[in-house]
Amino acid sequence: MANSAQAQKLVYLVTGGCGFLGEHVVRMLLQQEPRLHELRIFDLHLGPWLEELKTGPVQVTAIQGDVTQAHEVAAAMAGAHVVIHIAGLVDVFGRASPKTIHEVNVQGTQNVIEACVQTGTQFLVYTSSMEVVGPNIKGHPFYRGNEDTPYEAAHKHPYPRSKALAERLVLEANGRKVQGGLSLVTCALRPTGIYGEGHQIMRDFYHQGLRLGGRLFRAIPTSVEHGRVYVGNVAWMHVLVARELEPRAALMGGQVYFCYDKSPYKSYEDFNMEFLGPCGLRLVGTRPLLPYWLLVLLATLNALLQWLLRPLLLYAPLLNPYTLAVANTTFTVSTNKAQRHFGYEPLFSWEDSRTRTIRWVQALESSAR
Ligand SMILES: NC(=O)c1ccc[n+]([C@@H]2O[C@H](COP(=O)([O-])OP(=O)(O)OC[C@H]3O[C@@H](n4cnc5c(N)ncnc54)[C@H](O)[C@@H]3O)[C@@H](O)[C@H]2O)c1
Ligand SMILES: C[C@@H](CO)CCC[C@@H](C)[C@H]1CC[C@H]2[C@@H]3[C@H](O)C=C4C[C@@H](O)CC[C@]4(C)[C@H]3CC[C@]12C
Repeated sequence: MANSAQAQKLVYLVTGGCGFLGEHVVRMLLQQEPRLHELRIFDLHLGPWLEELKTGPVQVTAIQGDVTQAHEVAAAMAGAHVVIHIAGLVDVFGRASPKTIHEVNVQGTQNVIEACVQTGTQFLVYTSSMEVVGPNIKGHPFYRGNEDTPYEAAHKHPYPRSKALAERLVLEANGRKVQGGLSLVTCALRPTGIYGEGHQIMRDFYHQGLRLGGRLFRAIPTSVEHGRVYVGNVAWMHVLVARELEPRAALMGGQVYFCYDKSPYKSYEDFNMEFLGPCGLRLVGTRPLLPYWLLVLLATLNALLQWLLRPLLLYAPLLNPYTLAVANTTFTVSTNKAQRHFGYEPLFSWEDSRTRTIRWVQALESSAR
């Protein structure tokens, strides 16, 4: 992005651009980045909705590819100014093997870094996760913490372990010389639990509620706070970081930022009810209906069944010892680092985020009929 003629004609590459967050980032870039000339969307599975984007003023290039294949990543990146690396295997349910999770999340990220170096792409934004910090399996609360809050991050599960390793690779790559002699500038964004239009787990809870006659049953105490952030604000943070990495390289290079907005602090289930409630579901119980020890037993049983059935079929329910521990441990963020470093303010208020998400759930309802 060295000279001013080029500066008005930027080429961005978004990996994982067809996923839940990726689609929002792609659409946000097209709306909010006037200097964009070409937007490359690299994903294992391309969405049909990409077609509608191809008629606009920005050249939209869809690239079906796999981040674990170094040559595919390098070919997609050639000539790009900025890469937003979102692609990842998000699996806390035991659907994929630990080896596959590592290959996609860690090796895939290493391939992205090497491709930057090889092709001279100077700016890399990585979508990390709150899970690189916690919650840890000891159940230590992280209450309104920030990027500097000390916390015992002990990663046993393949997903958080892979995100932590990948984040470290990205941060360590900051300052590496890329083709042409300039220095790579990297940073990592750590969303808490993202919600909004397209959120698969919200869809799962909604359908589960419908199957149970419009009811969901409380399993988590109301006192356990779980950090959530609206997908539109996470996307906006990506767009801003990608834009500001060049002018603020010295400040932002090698930094991590939690993604935050004005979403209220609540338990995972109470928060979901902000959307599912207006769509006709009810959360039964003011306290968990089952004692915690019984939930632990059920979660362990699910893990055992998954292991026993693996040769025959994939059994991957929402409840397992890891998801239970995450849902049952307070993990909330309170920080203004993104505001201080690159002027971030949420683009969507809580009311907007809520309304948009409710409308999306309502649309699921009508399409289910
Ligand atoms: N959903 C959340 O709550 C959340 C929270 C924090 C961080 N994140 C991170 O955000 C990123 C996106 O998450 P998401 O919820 O949108 O997930 P998602 O599964 O909807 O999107 C991931 C995308 O990556 C693509 N992908 C997977 N493997 C690939 C490969 N080998 N090569 C190329 N593309 C590949 C998928 O096809 C998909 O389109 C992930 O890196 C995840 O770790 C998500
Ligand atoms: C015990 C159940 C009773 O209703 C509730 C289980 C809920 C869990 C399935 C989810 C609770 C917390 C979620 C995770 C969290 O929001 C943050 C995440 C980080 C991100 O990088 C990937 C997704 C996730 C791990 C998310 C997954 C689902 C939960 C464990």
